[in-house]
Amino acid sequence: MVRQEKEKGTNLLRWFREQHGTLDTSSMGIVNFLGHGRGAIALKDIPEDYTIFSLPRDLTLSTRTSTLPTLMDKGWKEHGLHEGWVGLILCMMWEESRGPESKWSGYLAALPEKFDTPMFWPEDDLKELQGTAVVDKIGRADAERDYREKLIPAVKSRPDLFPEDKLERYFSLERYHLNGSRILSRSFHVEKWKGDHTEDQGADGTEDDGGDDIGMDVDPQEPPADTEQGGDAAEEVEEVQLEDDEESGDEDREDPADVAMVPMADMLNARFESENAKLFYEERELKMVTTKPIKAGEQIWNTYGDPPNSDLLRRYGHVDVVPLRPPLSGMGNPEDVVEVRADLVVSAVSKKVKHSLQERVDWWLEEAEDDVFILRTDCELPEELVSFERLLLLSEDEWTKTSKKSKLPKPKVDPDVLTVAIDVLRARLKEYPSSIEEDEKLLSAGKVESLSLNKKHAVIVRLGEKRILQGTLKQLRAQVAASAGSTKKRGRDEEKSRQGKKARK
Ligand SMILES: C[S@@+](CC[C@H](N)C(=O)[O-])C[C@H]1O[C@@H](n2cnc3c(N)ncnc32)[C@H](O)[C@@H]1O
Repeated sequence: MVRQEKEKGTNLLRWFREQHGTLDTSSMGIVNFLGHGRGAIALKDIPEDYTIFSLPRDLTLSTRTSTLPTLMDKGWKEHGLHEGWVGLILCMMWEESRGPESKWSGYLAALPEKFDTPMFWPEDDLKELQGTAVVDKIGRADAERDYREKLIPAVKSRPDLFPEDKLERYFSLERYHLNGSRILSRSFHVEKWKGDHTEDQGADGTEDDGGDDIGMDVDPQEPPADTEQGGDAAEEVEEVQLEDDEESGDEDREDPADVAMVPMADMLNARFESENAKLFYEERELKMVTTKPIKAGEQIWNTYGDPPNSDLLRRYGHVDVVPLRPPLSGMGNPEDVVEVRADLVVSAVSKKVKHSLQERVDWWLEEAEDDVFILRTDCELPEELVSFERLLLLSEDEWTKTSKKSKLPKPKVDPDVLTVAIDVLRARLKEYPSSIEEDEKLLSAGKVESLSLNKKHAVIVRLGEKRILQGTLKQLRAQVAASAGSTKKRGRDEEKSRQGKKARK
């Protein structure tokens, strides 16, 4: 197995050079890192701002560079292949089916054939993720609908491009999911060079729309004026990634033609805040450039935008476990989040008030558009959640005034807000199948070794989320105690002053 992987790596390097990629083999090697699969290693000290490898833009594999969309002509759009990821998946399947005739044969042969992502988990393992932000986002059903309704009819319509004897091997549902996962875990966002207006407009001659924003981002080295720039780009990608669902691509955020497989760049692993290299684009080529000095023997890390473990697991099949920052302690992912649905808040408030909440909820959805609140490892109550609670708690008179103003209530915390928030978070904790203590036990030395990789990942994801809930609850209870303390003190002060006044009389 290890020898096979090594061979794959050597073949990839050879192919890369044959296709006019340049790689400084005295600086970077590809090796297996325990638990990370293959990755890039510095073979000598590398200074900052050093180009480790570069590749021509046409070596990236996308619906812009594959000839399939042009060959399919009008059929490309007629079958809806210009929207979402299905077009790129089909290009990858088709290129693979062409064997050595495909320009990317050496690259495709080096891609993984197996994934540890929940998309491929058995039902029993998926149950372990109950309550986490993973479950509803796997998107298997949507992906399979695209396969049945777009890809299969497209393939059947062109036996000249997709011969019958290749269908089972290269165009099966299994290969479809595999290629979808390759895109999910390895693709980059590569925009057209905006300065060059002579480039193709894509198969149909128009700008495409639709598709998920995915993958790692590429920074323009010398950004044209109208191109979004910078080291923050990965963060932007991450935000929209929270809602994507694999392969279906119906969230219409980025031009699907910008989604590209980038040979060699996708050999780099990533770990929380460890980035020391990043991909930049220029007019004709993409370059992997160091962003820090790297010592010989160290891993060369890209960034995947430091997503929470729920997203890391769903997209890449691994999790980050590093020291947490106060108020949390122990190990986990500092970028973890917990999603709290608005209906939990509605249900908690409805136990405390008599007025109807439906009109307020509808108004909120119209004005704020947020029906999920995000808690982070700082364990602060999100302002939107506070504002939503206050809206639901308003008296009828206050609500009448607020509804006319089209202005959300100020996120001011008061004792009622605190008690509702506590009820909400306690209800949220109950959505997981196990307690914090049980999970900690499962991950303890002596026990963790007997967990399967899937189960271990599931426990790490759900425990990370539960710790945020627990930490936030702790802060809320401290605030309740402090406000009760200050109310008592105020009461005592008022009593004293009353008695003082009486004595003076
Ligand atoms: C862009 S590829 C990197 C190359 C990949 N390791 C390979 O062998 O081809 C992303 C995949 O690498 C693995 N990976 C990346 N960073 C990792 C990490 N910090 N821990 C474990 N696996 C990691 C995951 O399997 C992920 O889906």
